[in-house]
Amino acid sequence: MKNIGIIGTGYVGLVQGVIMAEFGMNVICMDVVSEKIEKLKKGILPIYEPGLKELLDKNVMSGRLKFFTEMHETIENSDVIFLAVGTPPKEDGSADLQYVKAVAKSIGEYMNSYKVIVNKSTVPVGTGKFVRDIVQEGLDKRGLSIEFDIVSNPEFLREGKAVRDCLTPDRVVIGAESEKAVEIMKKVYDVLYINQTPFLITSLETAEMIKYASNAFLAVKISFINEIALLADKVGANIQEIARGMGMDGRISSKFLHAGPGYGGSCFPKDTKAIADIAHTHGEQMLVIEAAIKANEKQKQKMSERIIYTVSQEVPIENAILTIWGLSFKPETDDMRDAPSIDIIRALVRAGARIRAYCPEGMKEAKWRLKDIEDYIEYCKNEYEAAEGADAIILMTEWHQFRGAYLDKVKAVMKNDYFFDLRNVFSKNIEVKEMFKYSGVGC
Ligand SMILES: NC(=O)C1=CN([C@@H]2O[C@H](COP(=O)(O)OP(=O)(O)OC[C@H]3O[C@@H](n4cnc5c(N)ncnc54)[C@H](O)[C@@H]3O)[C@@H](O)[C@H]2O)C=CC1
Ligand SMILES: O=C(O)[C@H]1O[C@H](OP(=O)(O)OP(=O)(O)OC[C@H]2O[C@@H](n3ccc(=O)[nH]c3=O)[C@H](O)[C@@H]2O)[C@H](O)[C@@H](O)[C@@H]1O
Repeated sequence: MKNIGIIGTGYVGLVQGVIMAEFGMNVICMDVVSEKIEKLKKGILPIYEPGLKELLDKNVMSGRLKFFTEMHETIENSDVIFLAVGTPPKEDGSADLQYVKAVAKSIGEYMNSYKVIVNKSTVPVGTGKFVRDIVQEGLDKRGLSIEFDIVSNPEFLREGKAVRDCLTPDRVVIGAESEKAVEIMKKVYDVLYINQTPFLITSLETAEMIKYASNAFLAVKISFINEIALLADKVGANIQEIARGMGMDGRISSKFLHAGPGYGGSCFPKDTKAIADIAHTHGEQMLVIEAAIKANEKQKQKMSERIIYTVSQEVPIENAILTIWGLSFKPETDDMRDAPSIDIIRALVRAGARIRAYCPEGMKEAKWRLKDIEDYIEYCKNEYEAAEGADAIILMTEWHQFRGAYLDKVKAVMKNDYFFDLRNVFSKNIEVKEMFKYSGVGC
């Protein structure tokens, strides 16, 4: 059995660590943030991810999953080391590789035997080789000659569905330079390999590009349908039926054709900018991806402009109270990184409105991300309290809880009756359309 070390215990590292232990590996999850590791040692999850807690408890109990803060012990005790640290965007959109670099340096300092060093973080093309050079430099300084391999194994999990995505991925991509490393990776993912999950073996560079190209393509698909939704609104067509009709063509597929307030999250915004930056450094321009980035910004702006314009017909916006249902960038996560709610709330507050907000999991993070405008936002204990005295409900994130809300109870506590359904959750609900002054996105 292989011993796995996962460096970086965030959304990706933690879920992968738990799943690899579930697959029968001995796993050490390591992080520099000791509070996170201390919590995990007590069985407390630092993130909200459905289905993770049960598997965490089970694998900690079995002794297959351990949590460390010590880098050298993690490196020394692992045959395969996964890098799952963040690669956040820098000011210019390029990926910040400082955490990857720091880990590579530590591996060079502490490596004691053959290791497979696997990059799970989303990184620009060439990072695999960059990591190899740093590790080699560390070994040279120590006067050691130890063999190692570098692998790129990008991650495709979605937050909120991460456990399922890691247990049953659509594919496993392995970018490697040696047959030995490929065979070891197949053993690491033995359970998936036996279950006939498609494996794609490529070069390091190709694997690194597959990740960016996949995220960029999905982002383009969303920006495309959002633009069509804006036009559908103008011409009186229905975006949901348009998407359905398009999706019936197997070449297009109905997935990722849900119009909304613009894509958010820790990856699409950052990875689209990063691939555009990679192209620039290689003298190319990603025209389609750059257009998708611009369209996404425009989409968020259009949403806030529409809300401000519509509500102003009845109440001066400086006197308006606007309710936000859902703050996280998508349901079933507490992640607020680049959530469209942030830009939209900021625009509404800039226009003079006051906000009452409720989100099942996103409020803790929203409070610090929106700290500078905290005087204009009241965080509420549920969707009903958030609706009290409001002129409009803005359904920002499609949590199931909102689908099941008693809307007569909601309407009873509101001052006005605007309902902006930015996820088209109620677009086919005639009752809702009769109760409220309803508007969806493209329908
Ligand atoms: N969040 C997601 O849904 C997905 C993320 N990715 C990629 O995976 C990577 C990680 O993303 P997340 O897990 O979301 O980030 P995250 O920010 O949740 O986790 C990163 C972790 O690395 C730790 N860390 C930083 N420097 C360290 C060091 N020197 N040693 C040990 N730990 C260190 C941080 O404390 C943090 O806990 C990124 O490149 C991201 O683009 C890929 C697929 C899905
Ligand atoms: O690299 C990553 O981090 C991950 O990024 C996305 O996963 P995630 O960001 O968790 O969430 P998605 O479900 O893809 O949604 C991203 C954003 O697009 C929006 N979206 C998605 C689909 C759609 O049809 N319409 C739409 O507006 C969501 O509301 C959300 O704001 C990808 O789907 C994952 O495959 C990838 O691993």
